[in-house]
Order: sequence, then structure tokens, then C-alpha cells
Amino acid sequence: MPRFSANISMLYPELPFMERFAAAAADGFKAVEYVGAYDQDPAALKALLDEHALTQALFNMPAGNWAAGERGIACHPDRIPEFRQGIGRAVEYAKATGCDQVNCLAGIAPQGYDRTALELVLIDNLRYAAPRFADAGIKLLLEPINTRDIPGFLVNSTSDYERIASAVKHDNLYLQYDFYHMQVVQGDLIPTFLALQPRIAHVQIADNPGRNEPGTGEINYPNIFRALDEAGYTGWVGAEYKPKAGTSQGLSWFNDWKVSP
Ligand SMILES: O=C(O)[C@H](O)C(=O)CO
Ligand SMILES: [Mg+2]
Repeated sequence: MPRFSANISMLYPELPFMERFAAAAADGFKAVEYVGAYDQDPAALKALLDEHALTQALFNMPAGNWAAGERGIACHPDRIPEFRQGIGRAVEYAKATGCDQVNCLAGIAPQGYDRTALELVLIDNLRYAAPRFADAGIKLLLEPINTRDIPGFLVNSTSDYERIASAVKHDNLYLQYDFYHMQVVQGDLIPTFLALQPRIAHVQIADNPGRNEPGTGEINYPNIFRALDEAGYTGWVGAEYKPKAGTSQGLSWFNDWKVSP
């Protein structure tokens, strides 16, 4: 049975961030994930996880100025020192919260650069980061994202991931397979998942179009959940979608599948 993690950057938007842990636990989630909580005290995050018996499934490396629209800095030629400092920050928060995987957002391609040159910056940064996360016992992940949701995002497909990973040449660079983004970009969801499963450390879900709850669009999530089970996938499944009619009210997809306490 899949193990679901509530992505509390997107779920429970009506609540202050630190109250979303309790809400996720009350709805039956056993884990949470989020884009990052570097403005919070790591001990306070850990206390919430413990209080609500939640696992910290994932968060992202520091990704630049989120409010200003940045979505990662790993491909930015003039942000290399900042990217590298972010490794220590991510390791600190992962250790404090008991999290064993961290996602890297490649970033939106800055204007005026050739995409191949930006990919080389990304590869160098990942080559630097992968062994450092490995030394800390943390998996480093890279997530392809569609350019309809994030125009200009540099890494968009599983073949982008495969090309970059083969240039990085380090075992500690895994794929974060977001079924929603992959449906928008390339389809063929289950065969691609199965082909890349040894490199997939985390998956995320939302339906298309709309990026709302599973069951609101064209993706057959019951089939996907069965395929994950049959393939022996033991990672978390992150519920990363925009609730259409309130988070708790829209959890019928989850109530059919959730692990009982
Ligand atoms: O948007 C996504 O799918 C990512 O997982 C994320 O963390 C923020 O962009
Ligand atoms: Mg995602």
C-alpha cells in the first residue's frame, strides 16, 4: 500500500504553515514534505513532527527568493557560492528533522545564457553536492518540472534527468518523479516509472489539468498506486496539489488508500 506524505506547501493553504502539521496528521497522513522551512527554527519543526508522529519525507534545498519567483539557483552561473552554502543549510535541517532526502530545484534559466552552458553549471553544482549529501547520509534528488507551471525551468523531462545524471557520474543523484509534471511533459507514466525505478527516490501526485486532487482529471491514479505496489516501491508518495474544495474535504482519493494507524 503506498505511503502518502502531505505536501504542506500546497495542502492546507488556509492555515499558517506551522499549523499544517497537526492538520495533516489529523487527516491520517504519516509524513509531511514542503518546499523548505528555512525561516523556522529546526528544533520547532522537529517538535511538531514528534508531537504528531510524522516523518519528514522531503524538502528542497534553499531555492533563492521564492516570493520573488525564483525556483532554485542550481543552474545560475552567478549564484554558485550561494548554492554551495545551501548544502550545509539543507544538511542542518535534514539532520534536525530526521529527513533522509533533499530535492534540488534546478531553477529558471536566467536571461542571456545558452541553455547548454546553464546545464554545465547545474552539473558542476550537482557534482559538488552529491558526495557531500552522501557523506551526511542524505539522498540528493533532481526533479523535472513542466514549463507551463514554471516557464523557463531548466530541467523538464526524465531524459533531461538521465543526461544530467550521466554527466554528474555520482550514485547519490536520484530522480524525483512527479507524475503531474511528467503527464504534462511526456506521458507514458507507468512504463517510464518502471524503467527508472532504481533511480527514483520520491514520487509526487496531482491530476491534470488543474493540478488538483487525484480523480479530478485524466490520470488514472488507482492504476498508478497499484503499479507502485506491484513494483515494490517503498518510498513516499507526496500529495502535491492545489486542493479544489478544501484540503480535508477533497481527500476521498486518499481515504481509499491510506495506511491505517
Ligand atoms: O512544483 C513542484 O512540483 C516541486 O515539487 C516543488 O517543490 C516546487 O516547485
Ligand atoms: Mg513536484
